[in-house]
Amino acid sequence: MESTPEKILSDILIGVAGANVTGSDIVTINSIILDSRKVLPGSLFVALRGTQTDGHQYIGTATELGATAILCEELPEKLSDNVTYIQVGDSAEAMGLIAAAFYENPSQKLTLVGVTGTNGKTSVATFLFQLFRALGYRCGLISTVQNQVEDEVIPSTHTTPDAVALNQLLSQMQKKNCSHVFMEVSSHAVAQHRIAGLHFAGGIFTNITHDHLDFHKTFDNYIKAKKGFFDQLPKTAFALVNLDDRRGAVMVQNTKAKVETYSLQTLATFKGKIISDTLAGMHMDINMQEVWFRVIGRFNAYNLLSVYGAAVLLGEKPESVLTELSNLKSPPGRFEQFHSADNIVGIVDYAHTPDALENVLETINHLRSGNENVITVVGCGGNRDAEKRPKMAAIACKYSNRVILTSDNPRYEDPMDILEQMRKGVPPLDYKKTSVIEDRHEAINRAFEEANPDDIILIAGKGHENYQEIKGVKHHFDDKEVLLEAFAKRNS
Ligand SMILES: CC(=O)N[C@H]1[C@@H](OP(=O)(O)OP(=O)(O)OC[C@H]2O[C@@H](n3ccc(=O)[nH]c3=O)[C@H](O)[C@@H]2O)O[C@H](CO)[C@@H](O)[C@@H]1O[C@H](C)C(=O)N[C@@H](C)C(=O)N[C@H](CCC(=O)O)C(=O)O
Ligand SMILES: Nc1ncnc2c1ncn2[C@@H]1O[C@H](COP(=O)(O)OP(=O)(O)OP(=O)(O)O)[C@@H](O)[C@H]1O
Ligand SMILES: N[C@H](CCC[C@H](N)C(=O)O)C(=O)O
Ligand SMILES: [Mg+2]
Repeated sequence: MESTPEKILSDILIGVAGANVTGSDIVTINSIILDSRKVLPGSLFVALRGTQTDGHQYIGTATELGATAILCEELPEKLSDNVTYIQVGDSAEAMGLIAAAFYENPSQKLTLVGVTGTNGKTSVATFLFQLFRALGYRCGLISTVQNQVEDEVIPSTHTTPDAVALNQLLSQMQKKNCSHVFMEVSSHAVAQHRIAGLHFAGGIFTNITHDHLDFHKTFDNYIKAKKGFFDQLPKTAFALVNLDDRRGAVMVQNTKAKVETYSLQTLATFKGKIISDTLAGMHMDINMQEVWFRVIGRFNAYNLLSVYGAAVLLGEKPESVLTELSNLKSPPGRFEQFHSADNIVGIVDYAHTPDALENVLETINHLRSGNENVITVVGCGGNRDAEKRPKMAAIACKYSNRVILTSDNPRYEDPMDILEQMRKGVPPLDYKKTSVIEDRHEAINRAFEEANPDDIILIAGKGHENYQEIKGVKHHFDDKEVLLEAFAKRNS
């Protein structure tokens, strides 16, 4: 366990402009806490305006539990003696700066690269982590699947943790002598200033398509959030953008960082071309060098190209980068392939947006040799962007011979309501090939019962997840496990 750091309040407030301090700033702070229920004596409690409630309501509780200081946008009516109040314009932004200072700015002592975009963040960050380890560096990873300090796995709760957890993780990585850290930067993280105060050596943009409009409300706001990451990069950093995405140029419109580009279609700093792509591997040309990859699919050609670009921009030799890259495997639940004894191909993939599903199904259709059927099992998560539901069902129908709509993580919604919304996207001509089976276990089994040798079954949406979240409880569920069970049944 890490020893608890302690800091004098005035020392961690240095970077926060315009803070109005009531009370002494020469007090000791032993932790920064965002949830009043977790406050301990000596904490600095941060009152954040959230999506469900307003942290300002809990300032009284935090004080009763012994908070030494309160960071807030609005002072409570009654101030307590012996508590210091720091009033700022934006608590979340100030918290980022304070959290970085509390952990002694670990990001400044590391080479930190952030990856943003609707799809591909986990893939790119994980490839970079694997690549740099293979090149001999000690590395850290912050991602949806898991966080990692070299071999040590730290379970992740978010794609990008809150500013306090994030700086604590970075500090742990720096203390364990990591030189490089690769992290995902979600749009929520930018909008909520989880990355405020971090020093990045580089930023990568993968792509932007439809997602998270439940949170950002409009596509414009969503674009702005992603762009916010590039706006905050320093002059010393690189900003590596996908030129084939319509919004690539917008992302770096106002960045101070050095803009570099990658593309499969046009001239760019890092230019790639797919020579061949089969279930066995992908053959590409990257900046006039031919290379074989174990990882397949056009979307992965983009991921690999951005990883190559970032590594070269970080000063690595192109030849060594390509050699190591060619050996990498996909991260868990990203186009993971399994073959049954009677040659059914099962693919578990985390496609949970219309664009990702389309990419994956296009890849599958491109790889199939002709007569085999493609059977897709897919659902949509509850309490998330509802607009993607009919779209994902329509895409599943467009590219599959058979579609089984099922439940994903219903969270607090009724799974049958979600399925009804998905069903609205099924074109009437495709009704016959589509079934709705709410129970995901049963849905996957049905796909295998119906499959013939050589058929391809795609199980989409949950990838690496080993749970199904229903009304706040995570029940064990693993697509891969169910798939392997179904294979075993066929073989017995
Ligand atoms: C929508 C969203 O981003 N929510 C995050 C947000 O919570 P919130 O704004 O809803 O918080 P709230 O419940 O309204 O509470 C407001 C404040 O009051 C505090 N509070 C609340 C109750 C109380 O008794 N005392 C108290 O102090 C809360 O701790 C909070 O600070 O701030 C919380 C603390 O940092 C996060 O845990 C929470 O993530 C939730 C669990 C979540 O599901 N987030 C997802 C959508 C998310 O962030 N996803 C992205 C990836 C998306 C992608 O690219 O695919 C991610 O980076 O993981
Ligand atoms: N570059 C890409 N472009 C489009 N789709 C992609 C790309 N890379 C991966 N995908 C698809 O998107 C899915 C999710 O990939 P990945 O986990 O890397 O994305 P992510 O951005 O980390 O997602 P999240 O927002 O959940 O963190 C994959 O399983 C695959 O279907
Ligand atoms: N980071 C994404 C993951 C979605 C995964 C999917 N299985 C779902 O539950 O919707 C989110 O939180 O929206
Ligand atoms: Mg991710």
